[in-house]
Amino acid sequence: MTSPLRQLSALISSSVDVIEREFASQGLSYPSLDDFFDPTSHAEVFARVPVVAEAARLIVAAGGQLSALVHPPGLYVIERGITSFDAAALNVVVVKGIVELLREAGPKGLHVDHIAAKTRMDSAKLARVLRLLASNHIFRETSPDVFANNRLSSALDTGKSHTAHQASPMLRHEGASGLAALVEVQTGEGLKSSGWISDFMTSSSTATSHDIVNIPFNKGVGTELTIWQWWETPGNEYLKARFNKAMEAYTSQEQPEAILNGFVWGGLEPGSKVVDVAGGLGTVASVVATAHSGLRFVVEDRPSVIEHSKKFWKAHLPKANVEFEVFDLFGEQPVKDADVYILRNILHDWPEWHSVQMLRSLRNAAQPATKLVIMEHVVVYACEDTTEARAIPGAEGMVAGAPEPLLPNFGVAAHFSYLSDLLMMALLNGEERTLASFAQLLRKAGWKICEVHSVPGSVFKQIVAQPV
Ligand SMILES: C[S@@+](CC[C@H](N)C(=O)[O-])C[C@H]1O[C@@H](n2cnc3c(N)ncnc32)[C@H](O)[C@@H]1O
Repeated sequence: MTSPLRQLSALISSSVDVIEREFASQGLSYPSLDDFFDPTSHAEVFARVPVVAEAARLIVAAGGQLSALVHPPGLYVIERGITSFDAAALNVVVVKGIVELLREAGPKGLHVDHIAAKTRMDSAKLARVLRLLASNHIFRETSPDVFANNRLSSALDTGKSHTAHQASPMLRHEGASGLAALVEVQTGEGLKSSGWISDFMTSSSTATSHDIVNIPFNKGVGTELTIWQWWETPGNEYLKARFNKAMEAYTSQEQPEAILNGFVWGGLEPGSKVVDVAGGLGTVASVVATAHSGLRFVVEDRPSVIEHSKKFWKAHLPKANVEFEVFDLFGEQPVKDADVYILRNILHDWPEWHSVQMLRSLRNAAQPATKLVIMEHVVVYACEDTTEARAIPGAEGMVAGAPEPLLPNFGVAAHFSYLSDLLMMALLNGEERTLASFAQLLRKAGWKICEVHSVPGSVFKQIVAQPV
């Protein structure tokens, strides 16, 4: 019998063989942690092709399980208990523009005294924050108290000079990938709210709440408003702009063909109408519009967001056939002749009652042939899926199915969906759902799932539903 230790190391070893063989076939080397991150470089692009990404997923899953296996159990659990400090440290770095400052310093980096003087912080405290991150491979400590960017820290680079980054928070994320904006949201509102999850879940007055206020966000940030209302409050303009930018990060992390490869957009007749419901800037529709210029598009969102959306399309796709609609998710759906409604990252923002209301509103406006394409994380059970959802066409690539001895859901390689789930609970009393709970939710609102797609290179699954 091969021990689990040996099985996990064999999985890592065979996956490394795959990656090295694929890279060698291109005359490339896998990017080093010491490189600076350039998402357009041949090696970074190749690191995301499906065969390499799948081998990388196995390595992350097996590496995480191996680490859990060999850690002293007591140490493992107490380390998990204080990981919120990783997020707190990251917040310091993104808010103070340290990645930008270190980019200007070059590969040798900067002494922490210099970083602290430039960012008006205490040098000794800052060294502790940077060392914690460097120990997680974000930054390098090149010699005692000297820190430099590396592949992971430079993924947070907004591309601005440090002076510009600090001078104008409103412009800080303009033209950037949105990753730093997303980390600011996660480690700002997200981290503050996360500390209240336990109270929310255990107090008798909120334990079974389906409300959208009096949730962890309200305690963490100190407001009685929902997060949407709070972002609209005068004085919170930067926080709202930062959130909108953070949503772009999801698109920048995706391979464009991920959106294009699931639902068959090419199967729509020319002139078909695609509605990006609560589309934010309309980034999903913009990817489809780039590949299928014969389709018509509508982007719907709240008034202030629609203004940003118009500017985004004018800058990126000035010739697209697109209209903009101000609408309310819970009011009447204004577009009644849609061929496709897209809902990306929307249902997870709301508890069940609200989700059913918005799905019913779409159902009432839908034609018999209208399709609903939902793009969201699908939470996978940490064991074999024995629910009826297994039988949905396409579900086999979506439910747990990792090779032994890995956890069936790929363990830490699927970590982001479980973390996002709790972030949704903290900020919105929302949730990331399993395929079975999506099926149940849609059924309540008059929709039936007809197919699901799991596209390599995307964290989002696509759930296609039709009216019943
Ligand atoms: C998480 S973002 C997703 C945006 C977009 N679908 C994407 O994936 O990039 C949620 C969107 O819902 C919009 N929203 C929230 N409440 C709304 C409401 N009551 N009516 C219309 N839109 C709303 C927000 O303005 C925001 O753009």
